[in-house]
Amino acid sequence: TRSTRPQRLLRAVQKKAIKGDPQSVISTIDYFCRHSEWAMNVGDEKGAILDSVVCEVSPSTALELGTYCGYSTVRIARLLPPGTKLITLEFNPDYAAVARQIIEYSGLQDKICLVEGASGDLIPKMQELFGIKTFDFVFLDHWKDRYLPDIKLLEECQLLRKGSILLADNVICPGTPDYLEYVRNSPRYESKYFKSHLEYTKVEDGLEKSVFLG
Ligand SMILES: Cc1cc(-c2n[nH]c(CCNC(=O)c3cc(-c4ccc(F)cc4)cc(O)c3O)n2)ccn1
Ligand SMILES: [Mg+2]
Repeated sequence: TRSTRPQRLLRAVQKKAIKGDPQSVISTIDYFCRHSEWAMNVGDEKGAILDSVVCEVSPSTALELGTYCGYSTVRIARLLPPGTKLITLEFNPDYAAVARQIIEYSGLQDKICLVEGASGDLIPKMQELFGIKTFDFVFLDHWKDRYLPDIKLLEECQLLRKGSILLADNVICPGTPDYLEYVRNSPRYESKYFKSHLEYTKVEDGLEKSVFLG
């Protein structure tokens, strides 16, 4: 049967990128998605904003919701200080299988723990599975209708601490209106919008950065 888009993206990485070089994996994916086939990676423009927030936070514990092919996973992990772990959750086993291979190709597998399952089921298990007390940084890039329930779950499970940073992709396109309304109006968050574009297009999109105030 015909290959899937993630499989074609993986093939491009295996063909064009330098093994063990995260930047070449990132550049290969961006080139493929701009010139061959669009895919829902955070992309180079929003990726640069993601990089600057990760560098600013320099997290000891980080969580990514929505791995997809592992593009943002590699972007984040390449900037993490030694000894820190990025936990990334992926629901779709086919996406997860491709992401594991892209992460391995980049050479960053020791900094990354990819867990398959739904965010709503896995978040309450973070303490028991990983001994995580709180997350310094959370990147939300999964189902857009799960952003709000999942940060409420993070709050309930006491996985956020005063100063935890949440960065959410796609708050304009596809859009997460209920999440935006919540973080922009809740006294427990200080929020800021970074205007950008939907990956590889001219369509408006952006990232919302929210600090949990405790
Ligand atoms: C643990 C867990 C994980 C998941 C999960 N894992 N992987 C995903 C993918 C989610 N991402 C998107 O749907 C998405 C869509 C667009 C888009 C599409 C089509 C358009 F026309 C315009 C924009 C753009 C993006 O940047 C996106 O990120 N969900 C789900 C549940 N639980
Ligand atoms: Mg996204």
